Amino acid sequence: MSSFLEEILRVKEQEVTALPDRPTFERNITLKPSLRKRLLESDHLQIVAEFKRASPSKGIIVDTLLPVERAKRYEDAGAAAVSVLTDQTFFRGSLQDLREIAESVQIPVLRKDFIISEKQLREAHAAGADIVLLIVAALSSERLAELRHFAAELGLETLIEIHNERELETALAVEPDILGINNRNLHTFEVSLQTTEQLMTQIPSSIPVLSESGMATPDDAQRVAIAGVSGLLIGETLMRQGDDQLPGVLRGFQVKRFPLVKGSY
Ligand SMILES: O=P(O)(O)OC[C@@H](O)[C@@H](O)c1c[nH]c2ccccc12
Repeated sequence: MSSFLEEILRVKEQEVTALPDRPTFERNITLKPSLRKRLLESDHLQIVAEFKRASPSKGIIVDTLLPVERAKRYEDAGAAAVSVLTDQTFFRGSLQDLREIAESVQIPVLRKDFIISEKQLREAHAAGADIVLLIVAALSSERLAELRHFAAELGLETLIEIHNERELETALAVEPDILGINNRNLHTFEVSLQTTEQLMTQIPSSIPVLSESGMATPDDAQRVAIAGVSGLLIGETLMRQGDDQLPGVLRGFQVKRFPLVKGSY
């Protein structure tokens, strides 16, 4: 039986074949501040807040929010970056969402998709992304290295996503700007914060790490903060908050980092 990830990648291959070699539009915004730098320097967990209407594991999460409005609220509430799901088939996102958001906020924007081709990186750059996700489980180590280097040539930071020790080794070999530990297994959709706790023991402290998926309460943040991460990538929990609750909820996740970075006492 094929996994969810394999199914998504099959569809993605077809979509990418249909893409033009070069995007038909041009980047019209300047580069935003570096998320990597913010993660390295901060003494509290930094939040990457995701715009996510739906997912294959949850179905529709919310389909009434407007991307620009919500992204501005994330920014006002203190998010360090906005992650925008651009996959249409499985997540009901679009590159247009990303373009509009990138034009409206000052914080960096992450293109969240299943990137397998240079075409998608050129497109991400043209649409205004500052950071791109590369998923180790979706790529051979050769393709990962090629895409990582092409992203750097375009001036894009890379968030390299892993889920186990074997993937961690592959990721470290390409010197990620930021490592993402996905607590969700993309083959089965099971979520466990233990994934972050276990992998953090193997990661050099010089690399900024985001713990991704399944963050529901400040206790979850505290747990992965103790494991040593620099930030969190949160989708569903933030998407489900009303405008009034959002700032308080987001603040609740910004717990102190461990070990406390120098000068934060
Ligand atoms: O909604 P959550 O459980 O907070 O998860 C957000 C984010 O981590 C998740 O959307 C994600 C992590 N890695 C991915 C790769 C592809 C698509 C989606 C993802």
